Amino acid sequence: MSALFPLTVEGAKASRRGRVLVGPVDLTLDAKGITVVMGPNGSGKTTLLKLLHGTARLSAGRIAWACPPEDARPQLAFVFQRPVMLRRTVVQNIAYPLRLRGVSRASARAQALDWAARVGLDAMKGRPAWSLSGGEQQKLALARAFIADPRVVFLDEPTAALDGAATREIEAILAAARDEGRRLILATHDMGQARRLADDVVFLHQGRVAERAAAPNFFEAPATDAARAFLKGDIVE
Ligand SMILES: Nc1ncnc2c1ncn2[C@@H]1O[C@H](COP(=O)(O)OP(=O)(O)OP(=O)(O)O)[C@@H](O)[C@H]1O
Repeated sequence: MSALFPLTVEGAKASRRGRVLVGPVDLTLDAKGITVVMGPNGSGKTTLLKLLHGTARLSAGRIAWACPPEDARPQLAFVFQRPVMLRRTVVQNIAYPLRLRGVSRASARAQALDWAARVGLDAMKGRPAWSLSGGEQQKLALARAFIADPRVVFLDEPTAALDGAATREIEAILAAARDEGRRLILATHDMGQARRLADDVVFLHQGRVAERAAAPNFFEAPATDAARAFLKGDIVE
């Protein structure tokens, strides 16, 4: 497997119909840990994640892994805020990425059952995925992202529809993934979650990186007025 990191972002910009949504952004991401992307609604978190993942069109600048993009792509996974469910059962949905990669039906199913249990969907494994609640669909999406053993996982508000107990379970899975060497890049509104999980923070404001810091520095001594206000819970536009 080729080395993915560092990920280098230089002058990256996403514009749509003449309006800049994100950028220009300069950023370097190293191989380890959980980067939490924070910022007010509309500050560009989702767009930045999609740019890094390669699913949003870059209007200017450059985003480069240490290896060719075709080597990087199979090692990346994305957990969307509103996951798309296939018209199949929970287990078949979770197994799907393995089936795409040519894993046998029996082996894919066994691994999917294991992941269903890990995310707390054991009791629902045979149900049609569309019949799950929003929170349950988020758990399914997480299992479906992790099952293919990705090196890097982008997560957009992965626990937004979950209650406290489920959030705790999912955060434990994310922390374990980090501890086994996976690289996570996570957008969240949940300040508690950011404090619990972040190794470093990218704070976006109006489409630009207003601050990038190790988590303790960001939370204890934010350098910008916007970040200070955001952390205090003030309204930041
Ligand atoms: N495809 C698109 N076309 C036009 N505008 C878009 C598109 N996608 C996003 N935007 C706009 O870009 C800005 C950034 O959106 P983005 O979803 O990245 O922000 P966010 O920080 O993730 O917001 P939230 O916290 O509300 O999820 C917003 O003003 C949004 O309306």
